[in-house]
Amino acid sequence: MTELLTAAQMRAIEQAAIASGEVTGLELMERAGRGVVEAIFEEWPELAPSWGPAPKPPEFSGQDEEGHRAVVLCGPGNNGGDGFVVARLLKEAGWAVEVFLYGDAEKLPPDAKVNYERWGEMGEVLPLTPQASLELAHRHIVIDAMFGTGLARPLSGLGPFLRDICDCVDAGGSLQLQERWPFSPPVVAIDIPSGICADSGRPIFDEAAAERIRRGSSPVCAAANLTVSFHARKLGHALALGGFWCGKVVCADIGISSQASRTLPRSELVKMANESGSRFKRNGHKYSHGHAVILSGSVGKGGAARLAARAALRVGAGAVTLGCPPAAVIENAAQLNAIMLRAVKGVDGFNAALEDDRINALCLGPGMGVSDESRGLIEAGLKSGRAMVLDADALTLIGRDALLFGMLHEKCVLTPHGGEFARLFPDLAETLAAPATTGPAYSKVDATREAAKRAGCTVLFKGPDTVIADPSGRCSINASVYERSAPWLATAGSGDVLAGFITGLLARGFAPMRAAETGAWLHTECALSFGPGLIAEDLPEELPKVFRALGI
Ligand SMILES: NC(=O)C1=CN([C@@H]2O[C@H](COP(=O)(O)OP(=O)(O)OC[C@H]3O[C@@H](n4cnc5c(N)ncnc54)[C@H](O)[C@@H]3O)[C@@H](O)[C@H]2O)[C@@H](O)CC1
Ligand SMILES: [K+]
Repeated sequence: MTELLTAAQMRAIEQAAIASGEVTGLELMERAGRGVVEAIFEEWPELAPSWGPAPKPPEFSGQDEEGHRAVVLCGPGNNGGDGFVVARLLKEAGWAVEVFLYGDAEKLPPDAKVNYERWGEMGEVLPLTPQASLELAHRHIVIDAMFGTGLARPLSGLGPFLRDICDCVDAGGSLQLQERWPFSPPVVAIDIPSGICADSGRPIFDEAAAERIRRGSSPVCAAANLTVSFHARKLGHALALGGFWCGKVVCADIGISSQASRTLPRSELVKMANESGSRFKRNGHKYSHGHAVILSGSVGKGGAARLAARAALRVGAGAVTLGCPPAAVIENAAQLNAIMLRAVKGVDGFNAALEDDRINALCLGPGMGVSDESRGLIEAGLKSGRAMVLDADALTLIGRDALLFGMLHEKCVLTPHGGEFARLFPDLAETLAAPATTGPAYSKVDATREAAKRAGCTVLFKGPDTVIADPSGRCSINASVYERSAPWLATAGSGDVLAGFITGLLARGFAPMRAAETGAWLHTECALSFGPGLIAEDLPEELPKVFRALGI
C-alpha cells in the first residue's frame, strides 16, 4: 500500500516544508524539473546525454538538426513553472527546445515567473494559441506542463493540441531512433496529464466540451506515456480512468522530509502474522481460527456461495460451513469436502445454526436470490451481531428496505459493484456520474466515504479502482492499474471469491476495514500471480502460492 495524496494535502506538505525553512518554493520547483528530466532519461536511456547526438530527422530542415528536440507546453501556474525548469535543463543538456505558454506571462505565480525569466535568457516563449504551430512530429519528447494539481475548470482553446497529444500517446510513445525518426514522440506529463483532476482521476469538462466529445471531435484532456509526479502519487493517478490517461506514473523525490508514509501489504501481513501467532495458523486448533458460515441459494444456485466458501477456507478460516436449503443439500454435498454442509430451513433454521457461538463470521448474498425468505435471513444475520459480508443479492435487498439498511452495524462489510452501489446510494452514484465541471471533482473516494458513514459500516466499492472506507473516514484504494493491472480479474464469480476472502479474514479475527483491504489486495495478487486465462475457481487455489511468496 502506498499513501495517495489529494492536491490540498500535497499543497499543505509543500507549504509546511517551506514554512519550516527546510526548502524554498523555488528549490522545490528546481527539484521537480530535475526529477522530470531524470525520469525521462531513465525511461528512454537513448535520450540521455551519454548516448551522444541524436540521429538526423530525415524530413527536418530547421536549425539544430543534430540535437535532440523537445517541445514544452507550459501553463499559467506552477505546473508551467516546472515546465520552464525542464526546458532549461534539457537546453543545458544540448537539446533544441521550443517553449509555448498558455496564458499571460505577467500573471505567472512568483516561482514560475522566475523560471520563465531564466528560460527567457536561453530561448523564446511562443504563445500557445489556436494559431500556434506545434509540429509534434519532429520532436523526441513532448512535455505537458499546462496544468497540474491546480486544475479548477475545463480547458478551453486547447482542443487541437490535446488531439495531437492524444494521437502521439495512442501511437505508443516508443522511440525507435535507430530505425526511423519518431513521428509520434512520447508525451511526458508533469504531475498529471492536463485536464485530469488530481483528486478524482476524472477529466474536467463542461457541456460545450461534452458536445464536442459526442460529435467525436477534440478530446477534453491530455494523455501521457509517462507521468512524473512529485513526493507521492495523487488520488487521481489511481482513481477512475487516471491509469488510462497517465500511461505510467513515476514519483520523483523532491526532498521533502515529511515523507508520505508507505506501508507495504507484505509487511502488514507479516506483521499481523507475528503479532498474533494464531492468525495464520502458527498455533491453535481449527475453531481458534474462526468459523465462517456462508449461505447459499436454492437448487442450482449454489455456485456463487461455494466459490465464496472455498475462498474463506483458503484464506485461513479454521472452519467453513455452507448453509443451504434442504433441497440443495445433495447438490452441494456432491461438490464439497473440506467445507462443512448444513441444511438451513428458513429463518428458524438459520437462527438455530447461529446458536453455535463459535460461528464468528457470515457471508450472505452470493446466489441467494431476492425472496422474502432471503430478506428474513439477512435480518437474522444482522440481528446476530456477527461480523458479516453482505454482497450481491443481499445488497439489492438492503437497497430496497430502509429497515434492513438501518440494521447495518460496524461489523458489516458491504461489497457493491457500481450497479449495486447505485441501488444502495442512488444520490451518491448520481453525483459521481454527473460530469465533473470544476476541480477538485467529486471522486469515488468521496462517494465511498459518504456511503460508509451513512451505512455505519465498511463499504468496499468494487472496480479496477476498488475503494474501501469505514465510517470513521479511513479510506484506501486497491487499484489494479499500472504494474498491478489485472484485467482478466473481470470474470464471472470473481466477486464471490472476494466476498469469501473477506469473510475468511473476518473469521480469522481481522477488523472489518482491515479484512476488506487485505481481501481486496490478495484478490489482485492472486490474479496477478495466475495471469491471463484465469477463472474464478483459480483465485482461491492461487492463494497458497501468494502466501508462500509473502513468507507467511
Ligand atoms: N505542491 C508542491 O509541492 C509542488 C508543486 N509543483 C507543481 O505545481 C503544480 C501546482 O501548481 P498550481 O497550484 O499553480 O496549479 P497549476 O499549475 O495546475 O495551475 C493552476 C493555475 O491555473 C489556473 N487554472 C486552473 N484551471 C484552469 C483552466 N482550466 N484554464 C485556465 N486556467 C486555469 C488557476 O487559477 C491557477 O492560476 C503541481 O501540479 C506541480 O507541477 C512543483 O513545482 C513541485 C512542488
Ligand atoms: K501537466
